[in-house]
Amino acid sequence: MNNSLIISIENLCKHYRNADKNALDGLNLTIVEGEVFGVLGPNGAGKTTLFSILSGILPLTSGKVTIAGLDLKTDLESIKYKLGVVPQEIALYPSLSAEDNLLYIGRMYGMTGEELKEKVDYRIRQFGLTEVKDKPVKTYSGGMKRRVNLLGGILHQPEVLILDEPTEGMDVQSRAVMMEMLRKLNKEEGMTILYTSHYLEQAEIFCDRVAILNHGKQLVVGDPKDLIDRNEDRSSLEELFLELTGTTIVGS
Ligand SMILES: Nc1ncnc2c1ncn2[C@@H]1O[C@H](COP(=O)(O)OP(=O)(O)OP(=O)(O)O)[C@@H](O)[C@H]1O
Repeated sequence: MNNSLIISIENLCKHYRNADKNALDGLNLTIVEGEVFGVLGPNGAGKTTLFSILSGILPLTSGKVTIAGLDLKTDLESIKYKLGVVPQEIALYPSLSAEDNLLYIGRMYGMTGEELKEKVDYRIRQFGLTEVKDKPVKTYSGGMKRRVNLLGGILHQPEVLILDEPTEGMDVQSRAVMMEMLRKLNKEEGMTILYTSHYLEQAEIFCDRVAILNHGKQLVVGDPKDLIDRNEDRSSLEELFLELTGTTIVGS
C-alpha cells in the first residue's frame, strides 16, 4: 500500500426529495491506494447512499468527490473504467453460463476478441470455476453465483472495487471463499477495496481502516485495532460500534 489518494470525499451531502433530513450530512473521507476501507453503520446510516453516489447511480446534493483524480460530477464516464461495482443482487443472466455472462460483461467494457477470452479464462481458473464454467448460472449454488458476480465487477481490472455486503446471507464456508478472493485481489493485484458489511468481526480483520457512520455523519475513522485500543476496557469493533451508535448491528 502506498500513500496516494484514490478517493477523496469532501463535505458530501445527500438530500432525498421529501426527506426531512440529509441521508449524508457533511461526510469527509480519504481513501488511499491499495487500502481496504470498511464503511460501517446501523440501518439507515447512509452506507448504500454513499456507495450509490460513488458508483454514479445517484447524484450528490453538495460537496466534492474525486476518484483517481477525476471529479465525480464531470468525469463520470472515465471513472466508470476505474471502478468495479459489485452489487449484492446477482447481476447475471441465469440461463447463460459463467463464461458467457463474463464475455457479455467484458464487451460492455469495450473488451473484445482474444484479449477478452483470455481475461475471462484467467479469472475463471483463478477463482476455481473451471468445472462449472459452461453450465447455466441458474444451476450454481448461491455462493458460486456471488463469485461469478464478483468476477463481473473486476474483469476490466478496476483500480477500486466497491462492494455492498459481499457476504450477506452466505454460509460460513462461502463467506470464507469470498473473503479469500477479495484478499487476493487486494494483496496480489493492489486493488483498493471499499466495502460495507454487517459482519463486524470480519471487518475488524479485513479492513486497514473503517469509518463508522450514523445518521449520515462519520462518528469515527481509523485502523480498527487502534480505535479499539483507545479504551482499554474495549476488546472488539462490535463493542466500539455499540458505544458509538447505541445499537448492535442488524444482521450479524
Ligand atoms: N430513495 C430514498 N428516498 C428517501 N429517503 C431515502 C431513500 N433511500 C434511502 N433513504 C433514507 O436515507 C437514509 C440512509 O439510507 P441508506 O439506505 O443509505 O442507509 P444504509 O446505511 O445503507 O442502511 P441499510 O444498512 O439498512 O442498508 C435513511 O434515512 C433512509 O431512510
